[in-house]
Amino acid sequence: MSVHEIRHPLVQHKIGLMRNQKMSTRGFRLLASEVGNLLTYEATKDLELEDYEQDGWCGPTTCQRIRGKKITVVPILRAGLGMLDGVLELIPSAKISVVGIYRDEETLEPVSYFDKLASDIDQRMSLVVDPMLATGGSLIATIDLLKKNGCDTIRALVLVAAPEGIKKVQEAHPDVDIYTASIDSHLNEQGYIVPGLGDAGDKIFGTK
Ligand SMILES: O=P(O)(O)OC[C@H]1O[C@H](OP(=O)(O)OP(=O)(O)O)[C@H](O)[C@@H]1O
Ligand SMILES: O=c1cc[nH]c(=O)[nH]1
Ligand SMILES: [Mg+2]
Repeated sequence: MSVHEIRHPLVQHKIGLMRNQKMSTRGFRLLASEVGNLLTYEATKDLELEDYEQDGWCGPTTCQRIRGKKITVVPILRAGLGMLDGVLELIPSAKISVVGIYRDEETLEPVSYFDKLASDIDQRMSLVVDPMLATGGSLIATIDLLKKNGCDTIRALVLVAAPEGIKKVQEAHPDVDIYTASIDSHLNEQGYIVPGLGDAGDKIFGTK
């Protein structure tokens, strides 16, 4: 597995804005979608292409299109929904496989409460989206579910990742690549990423 920290200036600028404690709900939501969009661009840059012929304005023209597996986007509820629009802007015909997981505040263990996966998920590449990779529990539980349903090509897009969570995901699922805007310093005693973004779900939904 490899971890890709996207150091592109637009990504770094936007993630910096998201860290401002005074950022509005509207602004945070917009930025989560925009960084999701830029991470999608990076995470799809090695997709295979094939040549095909079509009639262009001056006659037959050789063009290229994406070949191979189609994509399903997998937002982890709730906060993953904040990245979804940005991802779909680039992959508008992707199917969406929704996974509902929250992290128990005391134990930090993932609690699953919903899932509705694309029926042909075993034929697709999954792009899992969630702003935060903290202990890694939620992402590991999601990947476990996807693999149980036959999906064998999985990439994860997270806005911010903690080194502790990356290590756990790497150990559990060495075949899964992670794309992130920032590998942050560490987790605090409550399992929050430092410096992080705070509670991404609450910021996106305006619930605090
Ligand atoms: O890596 P972990 O330690 O599992 O933590 C990360 C998870 O925590 C947050 O979700 P949360 O439980 O706050 O749910 P929400 O999106 O509904 O707010 C976040 O969006 C991740 O899903
Ligand atoms: O820092 C963190 C960790 C888990 N969930 C969040 O929303 N933020
Ligand atoms: Mg939350």
